Amino acid sequence: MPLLEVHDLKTWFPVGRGLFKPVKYVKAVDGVSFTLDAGEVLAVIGESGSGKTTLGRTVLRLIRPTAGKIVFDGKDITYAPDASLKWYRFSTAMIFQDPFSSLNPYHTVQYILEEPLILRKVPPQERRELVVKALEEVKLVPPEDFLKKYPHMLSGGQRQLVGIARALITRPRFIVADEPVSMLDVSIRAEILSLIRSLQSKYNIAMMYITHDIATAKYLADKLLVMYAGKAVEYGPFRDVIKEPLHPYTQALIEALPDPDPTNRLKIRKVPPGEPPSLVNPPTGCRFHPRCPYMIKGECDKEEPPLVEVKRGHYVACWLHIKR
Ligand SMILES: Nc1ncnc2c1ncn2[C@@H]1O[C@H](COP(=O)(O)OP(=O)(O)OP(=O)(O)O)[C@@H](O)[C@H]1O
Repeated sequence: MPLLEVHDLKTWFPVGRGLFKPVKYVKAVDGVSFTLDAGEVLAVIGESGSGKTTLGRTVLRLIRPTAGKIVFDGKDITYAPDASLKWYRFSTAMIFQDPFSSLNPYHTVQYILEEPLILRKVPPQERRELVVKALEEVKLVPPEDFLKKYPHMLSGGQRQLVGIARALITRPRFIVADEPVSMLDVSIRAEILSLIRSLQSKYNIAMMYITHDIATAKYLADKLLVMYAGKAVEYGPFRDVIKEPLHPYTQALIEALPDPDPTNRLKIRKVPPGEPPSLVNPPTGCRFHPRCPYMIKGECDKEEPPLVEVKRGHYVACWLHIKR
């Protein structure tokens, strides 16, 4: 049984609600399915506004889903009331994109790291030991140099390391890392991603890694989910999708360099021309059809392609690959 199962998840935000106005919805997540085993890493990629953050926050149940199903450790938590979700909150954590706003500026590093342990009623002596160990694990050493510091006294990279230490100090079983390095200096990104990878692997933590940059996913990902306008357009084992991307959108994201190591093809990335569509009134049929070089008139613009398994574990939502 997978640790996490997500079935046809939808998160729609009502907009423009007025007395005489019909309710419209931003369909930020509009039918996404995937599974994650313990310790597995799923990279979620897609352009800005494709619904990645909303997906991550919904799966953590920080946002209430509109439809679909989320099952964690065999328990259906889709619509569970917040009051009954304490165990889920204690099993999960998030690493945020912005290390400058995600840490409370009035708290010391020691308190920032201790707080989740206090909530879990860990005794003071044990808390102190765990905090020191957490700092050592993210290489903020010697820990004594950091305990009494406030976030503004740290560099961006150091702050993100504190954010990582805080997310992992309670040994969650599942974390969402939302663009954890995109605001950091390019020179330290790979190092921080490797550190996240080694800690999640050491503690067997399942992870959803959200990024718009497919090249960074190769440091971590076992599986890849490609999102376009709220939809999962391709999903499968990371190497299989990179080696043989099937959806024209995925193909456009991955430059097909003739390199024997498929992960090296990720260095150059083309973005398909055109604008992502409106999530309030998405195009009929396949949402990518207005930008797709292989669009079949009368088919792709009429009917929405379902996500189907075309090779073992490799799914795509594209009429070019679905036998009728
Ligand atoms: N609370 C909300 N109310 C209304 N619309 C929202 C809300 N949150 C997100 N959206 C909209 O949902 C869509 C998806 O946003 P989301 O942040 O999930 O995308 P993303 O892929 O994570 O983008 P980025 O890479 O820029 O963070 C966007 O059009 C956004 O404006």
